[in-house]
Amino acid sequence: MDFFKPESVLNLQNIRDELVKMEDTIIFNFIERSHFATCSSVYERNAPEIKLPDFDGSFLDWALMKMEVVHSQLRRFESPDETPFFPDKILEPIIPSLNYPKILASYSNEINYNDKIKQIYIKDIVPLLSKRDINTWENFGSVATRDIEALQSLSRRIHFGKFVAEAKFQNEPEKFTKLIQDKDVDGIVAAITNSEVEEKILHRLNIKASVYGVDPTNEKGDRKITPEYLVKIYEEIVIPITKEVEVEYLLRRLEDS
Ligand SMILES: C=C(O[C@@H]1C=C(C(=O)O)C=C[C@H]1O)C(=O)O
Repeated sequence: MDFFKPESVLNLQNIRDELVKMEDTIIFNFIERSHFATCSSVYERNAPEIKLPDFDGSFLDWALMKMEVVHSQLRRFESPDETPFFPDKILEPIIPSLNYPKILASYSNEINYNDKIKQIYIKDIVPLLSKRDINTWENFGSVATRDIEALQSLSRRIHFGKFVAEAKFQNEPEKFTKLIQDKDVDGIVAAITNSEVEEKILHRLNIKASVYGVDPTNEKGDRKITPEYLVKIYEEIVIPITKEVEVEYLLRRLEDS
């Protein structure tokens, strides 16, 4: 997939292959997070034990915002597949623009599910990854950096739904135009859903978690990640939100004729 070649990006098989690669990144980011306790203070707004300079929010929000500001100056958010958690805070790159060709509809940057992703990650995913529900103040920095990696990989995967939606629209423009004109949300959901692909993803994730999460020399067979939890995260969170992105993108698609 080459973002300078739109036809390579809007090839549905290329997109699916890219989503498969992202599974490995997400799994290993989850494994890295699993080494630490839940550390709820990292997510607490203005936690008393963490003094943040001129910032009203959590330690994670502060760290993520600061990281995004630097990454934006390195041109990260020029890339069509990157979506910031703090779009109002990012800066212009300090290196020349790459002027990527237009691939998605003009409104695509307005589709941003990162607040929802972050809330669900904190509330539902961290408790499934972490083995100890306590605060270990010496790990706050490590926890925040692991969370940033995990959130950025989840965000990229979920917002890839925009490329999926554009590819499906271009493959069947008449079908989707009718559904969009009729505001037939259920029809759009049915049209974008491929249960066979979803089942293959969940089956593969179960196997990957069983292999990646185990040290073959560990005689006790300790697992770094619980396969059932990884499947649950994808089945109940990642895939449904990806489809929400697809539907929201498609409902507005006729704005960009
Ligand atoms: C991503 C696609 O669209 C939908 C979402 C999927 C997902 O999030 O994994 C998988 C299949 C589809 O139901 C696709 O068709 O590949």
